[in-house]
This record gives sequence, C-alpha cells and structure tokens, in this order.
Amino acid sequence: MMDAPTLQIAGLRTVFRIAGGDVAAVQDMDLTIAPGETVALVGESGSGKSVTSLSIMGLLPKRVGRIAEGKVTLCRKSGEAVDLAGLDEESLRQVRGNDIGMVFQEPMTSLNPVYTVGEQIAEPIRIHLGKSHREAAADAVRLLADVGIPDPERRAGQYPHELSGGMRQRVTIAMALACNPKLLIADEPTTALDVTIQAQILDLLRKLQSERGMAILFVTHNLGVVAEIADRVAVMYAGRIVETGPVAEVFARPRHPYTKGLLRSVPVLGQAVALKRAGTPLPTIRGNVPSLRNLPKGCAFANRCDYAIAACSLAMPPLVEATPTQKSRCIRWQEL
Ligand SMILES: Nc1ncnc2c1ncn2[C@@H]1O[C@H](COP(=O)(O)OP(=O)(O)OP(=O)(O)O)[C@@H](O)[C@H]1O
Repeated sequence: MMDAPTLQIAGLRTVFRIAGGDVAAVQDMDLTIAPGETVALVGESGSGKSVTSLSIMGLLPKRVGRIAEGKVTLCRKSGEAVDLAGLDEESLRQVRGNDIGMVFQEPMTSLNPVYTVGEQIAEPIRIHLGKSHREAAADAVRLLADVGIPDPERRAGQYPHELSGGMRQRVTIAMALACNPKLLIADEPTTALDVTIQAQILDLLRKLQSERGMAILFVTHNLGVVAEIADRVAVMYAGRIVETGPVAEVFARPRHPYTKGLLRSVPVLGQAVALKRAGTPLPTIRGNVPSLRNLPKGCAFANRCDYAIAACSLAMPPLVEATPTQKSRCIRWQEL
C-alpha cells in the first residue's frame, strides 16, 4: 500500500479583502506531496506561490486574508491527518515548527537578533518535544553540525549578526528541522544568497531530505533551482496551477504555453552571450500578468499567448491530463 500523502491540498481558494470585495489570490488549487518528495511551485511574481505556502502554514495576514474554500490535509508525525484550513490559531501553533518546518528568503526575518543561535534552535525543541534546557542545547549543537556549520559548539553561543548570510540560512534550516518535521516549506530560501552559497544550500537540503525522508514544498521563481532540487513542479499563473508534472517531463516537453515561455526565457550562458553580441534580446513573454481584480473570463494567459484562439477567452480551461503524469490547463496542449 502507498504511504498516505504528507500534504494534500484540495480545492483551495484563498482570498484577500480589498476595497470593493474579495479577490482570489489562489483558486482551484489541488496539490499532493508524498513523503520524501520535493514539489516546486514556480511562476512569476504575484502568481500566488507565497499565498499558497502562507495558506498551508496558517500565516495569512489576519483579518485581510483567509481560506475561503478547500482542504489542506497534513499527515502529522503521529500519523493523524488534520485539515489545517479548519484549525484554530492555537492548534496551528502546535503544528508549525513541529510537523511543518519553514525556511524563508531572508534569514534575519526568522532569527531574533537578541538571542544566540543555539538558544533559538533549542526553543522549539523544548516547546514541542518537551526536552530539558540541557538536552535541547545539546540537540542544537548537533543540528548545527548537521547543517554543515564548522565548530558548532562555539557557533551555538554566537548571535545572528556574527554569522554570514549563508551561515544564517543554515541556522534557519537547523531551526526548521529541529523537531524533525514531516513537511518542510522553503519559500525562496536561496534567492537572497550569492550563487555559490545558493548551490551549497540546495546541496544541503537535498542531503538532509535523503537522510530524513521529509516532504518539501519549494517555492521559487527560478527554473534552474527547480531543475536542481525538485521531483515534480507545479507552474502557477494568476492564482491557478496551469501545468504540473515530473520536472524532467515538464522541462523536456511543456504542455502549457506559459511554461514553454518561461523555459524559453531562462538564459543559457553561451547562448545569452551570443545573443547579446548579435544585438538580439533574450526571448521574454510579452505583456504582463493580469490584475487579480479583473481576471478575464477565460484563460488568464490568453492575452499573452501565441497559441490563443477565440475559444480560449470563453471559459477557464480545466486542468486536464495530458499524459498519465502531466496535467495542463490549456485547450491546445496537444498542439504544443
Ligand atoms: N496582504 C495582501 N493584501 C491583498 N492582496 C494580497 C496580499 N498579499 C498578496 N496579495 C495578492 O496575492 C497575489 C499573489 O501574491 P504572492 O505573494 O503569492 O505571489 P508570489 O507568486 O509568491 O510572488 P513573489 O515571487 O513576488 O513572492 C498578489 O499579486 C496580490 O495581488
């Protein structure tokens, strides 16, 4: 029998209250992540990637954002399945940092400047796992070693400002993993780091995942990072998944014009230099992401799409199976 999924999102719709009514930042969202699997959410800025991860974690801005429909089922460490969309704040606090670990783009937003890094890693271990100060402090040093920080005993006594950006991000990963979560949500965790450090952090996440077998939801706008880290990818556009499938298959043969455009606009080093010399601009997707306040009736990508026909503007295309493993929200996927 297959293991139960670690995370199962079904029919998620997340809305924000704005002047004049609610606007949906995420809708029709179905997504499953199996134990030990890495799923990447990609798309341009504003496509709804971060709102999806905030919805899972119960961290939507209070009174402004809310889950209006759908279920977010998490298989907890105990084996119990809970619908995070239906939990109160206190129950969510027991899940966050315990069953779900979180790593964000800017490590300083997760770290407190007035506590040592050792104290900060030890805190969730005491709160969620009920260990003593002494045991939690020893665990914190072990975790610092696990995330590749040299001289972990000395580092545990240092404050965040005494560490480099890459080291700080390793510390937030240690914090996220402190309680051995089933799911790690990493929202642009390498975007603020320079390229060599980025590669080290991705290597570290891969190594930790193979050791611990946790599921990872990886949010990024960077397709190179997706290729490095993910098993499956879900491409978002204007709040909806427009294509999903195994990374190798989607990259080799995208079945949605938006994915195709995104892949075409990734600079390939030699090619980018040659294009620049020839005075040819790198291909980009023309036009802009539509405003969520007045999304068109049909496909939200139609006005930017080279494949658009009249039918595309009549109704929102459903997400259909293009292959047994790949889905597309395009009525012309067979022609791509
Ligand atoms: N606090 C808020 N109030 C109103 N609307 C919001 C709020 N936060 C997000 N949104 C809406 O949700 C949309 C999706 O935002 P989200 O942060 O998920 O995008 P993203 O794909 O993660 O982009 P980025 O890569 O820039 O973080 C935004 O375009 C915005 O319209």
